[in-house]
This record gives sequence, structure tokens and C-alpha cells, in this order.
Amino acid sequence: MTDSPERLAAPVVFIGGGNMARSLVGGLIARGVDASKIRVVDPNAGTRDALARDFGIDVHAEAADAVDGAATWVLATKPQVLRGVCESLAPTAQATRPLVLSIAAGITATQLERWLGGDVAVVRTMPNTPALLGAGVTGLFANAHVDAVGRARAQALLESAGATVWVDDEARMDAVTGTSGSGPAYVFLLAEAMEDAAIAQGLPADDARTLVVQTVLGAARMLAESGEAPAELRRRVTSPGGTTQAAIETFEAGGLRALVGDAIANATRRGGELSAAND
Ligand SMILES: NC(=O)C1=CN([C@@H]2O[C@H](COP(=O)(O)OP(=O)(O)OC[C@H]3O[C@@H](n4cnc5c(N)ncnc54)[C@H](OP(=O)(O)O)[C@@H]3O)[C@@H](O)[C@H]2O)C=CC1
Ligand SMILES: O=C(O)[C@@H]1CCC=N1
Repeated sequence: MTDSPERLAAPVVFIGGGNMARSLVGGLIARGVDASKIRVVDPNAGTRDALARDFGIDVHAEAADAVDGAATWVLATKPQVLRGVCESLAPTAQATRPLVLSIAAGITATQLERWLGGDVAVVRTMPNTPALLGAGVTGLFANAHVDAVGRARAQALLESAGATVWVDDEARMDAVTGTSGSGPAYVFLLAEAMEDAAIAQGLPADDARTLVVQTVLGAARMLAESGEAPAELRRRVTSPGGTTQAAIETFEAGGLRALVGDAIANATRRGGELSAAND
């Protein structure tokens, strides 16, 4: 099944032009999507100007103007304002039946469909910021109104941001959010801590930055490209009685695994809270 020529030619409109929309737009442009096919709505003039300048896309202050003729909407505001955004667009959604993608943490496809007036094709997604480099990963869940064409269109859009993983059970989307949506921040926190520790051990700040960045990059590439499990790659670094063993024993004694488990559980729980608090 393929998209109709009209829908393929129609623009994609992002409602909300903040950090994550910028990452996704950057991914689309880097993939060669025509800038004239991308619109962004944001209330902030500075945000709009920066997006127009950096990507040459069409920017709007009002969603009502931007959604005109758009076959795909990407809801990219904070979860806390999404109900109001959807309710104000419900008449247009009912009249034009767009494919609606959401990137909001926690907010369910059922809530979005209800706020948009019912019977709307909704794909709830959870991308992450490496989308800006085409190196992201996105979890996707489609409601019952999304047909094969809609799924393919959502997948094509998010593939510009990197890998995609479809989730059959929406209840798992909060776990996706806690793992990969928030996940880049966990890696950045580790990098911050490693940098601080390297400086504390006497390394100049510039050198500490280079050593940490290249270590994270190299380790990520080995994870992605070797096909080996993380535990096996770790084992190969860890010489018996050597330096790595001294560090790993410190992490294990400090409860790193349980801490990571608690952190992802709390992020997952927070997704459910965002849904309930903003209904
Ligand atoms: N940041 C991330 O890593 C990820 C974020 N997400 C999700 O993406 C969404 C956006 O997050 P993020 O980009 O970080 O947030 P930002 O605050 O950076 O972006 C949201 C933007 O939407 C604007 N906005 C507010 N109200 C409206 C409106 N009525 N119409 C259009 N735009 C509006 C905001 O303006 P103002 O600032 O004035 O309110 C802001 O510029 C969230 O739902 C989040 O859960 C998903 C995956 C990863
Ligand atoms: O922190 C948040 O709520 C958003 C969702 C995933 C990443 N950032």
C-alpha cells in the first residue's frame, strides 16, 4: 500500500518548535526532505526565527494557519499544554482527518484521539535528541484508526531521525520513554561525572573532555557495530587484577545496577503521572 500523491506532497507541520522538534526537523532536512514541505508552529518569535534561519522552513505563530493543507501533524509541545492544543485543533482534525503523530511523554493515544474529537488516526511516538544527527531511536504505537499507509508514513518520518521500534502494547511506551527518550541524558550525566573525575585526577579540562567524548563515542560504536553483548565487550576491557576491575568493583559495590533500575522505573512511572495529571 502506498500513500496518495497528494498526501505525499503535502507538508508536515510540527506544533511546538522546541528542542525535540528542532532535532526532528534537523534529521528530516539532513535526509534531504524539501524545506518547503516542513512547517513549524511556535509562539516564540526567537524560536521561529532560529528555525527559519537554520533550516529554511516555513514558520508560523498560529497553528490554525500552519495546519491548512497539511496531511501530517506532529504534536511537539510539552505534555502539560497538549490538551488545549488538541482541543483548539479538533474542528480541523475532524474536517481534514490528518495523520496525527505525538512525541509527548506520557500522553496516550486514547487521550489525544478524544481531545481531537474522536475517530482520528494517532501514532504515539517517543524519539530522542540524537535525531538531530540521524542517530536517534524512536518507539512508535499506532491506534486502531491508523492504516498501513499511515504506519508507513509515520515510520518514514521517524526513520529520518534514526532507528524505529514499533510497540504493540501502548502500556510499554512509558518504558520506552524511560529507556531511550530520556536515555541520552543518562549518558551525558555519566560523561559529566567522568570528566569531573578526570579533572580531579589531575588532567587538564580540555584533555578530560577529549578523552571522555572519544571514549563514549568509541564504546557506543563498538556496541552498535560489533554485534556483541555489552557484558562481553566489558569483559574484554577488564584484565584480571587490573585497573578496570578496580573501577567496576567500585561501581558494583555502590549499587550502580540497582540505581539505574530505579532511575528507569521512576522515569517510566512519571510517564503515567503526566498522562493522569494532564487529562
Ligand atoms: N527533549 C527531549 O529529549 C524529548 C522530548 N520529548 C517530548 O517532546 C515534547 C517537547 O519537548 P521539548 O522539545 O524538550 O520542549 P520545549 O519546551 O523545548 O518545546 C516545546 C515548544 O512548544 C512551544 N509551545 C507551547 N505552547 C504551544 C502551542 N500552543 N502551540 C505551539 N507551540 C507551543 C513552547 O513554547 P514555550 O517555551 O513558550 O512554552 C516550546 O517552544 C514534550 O512533549 C516531550 O515530552 C520526546 C522525546 C525526547
Ligand atoms: O524529560 C522528558 O520528559 C522528555 C521526554 C523524554 C525526554 N525528555
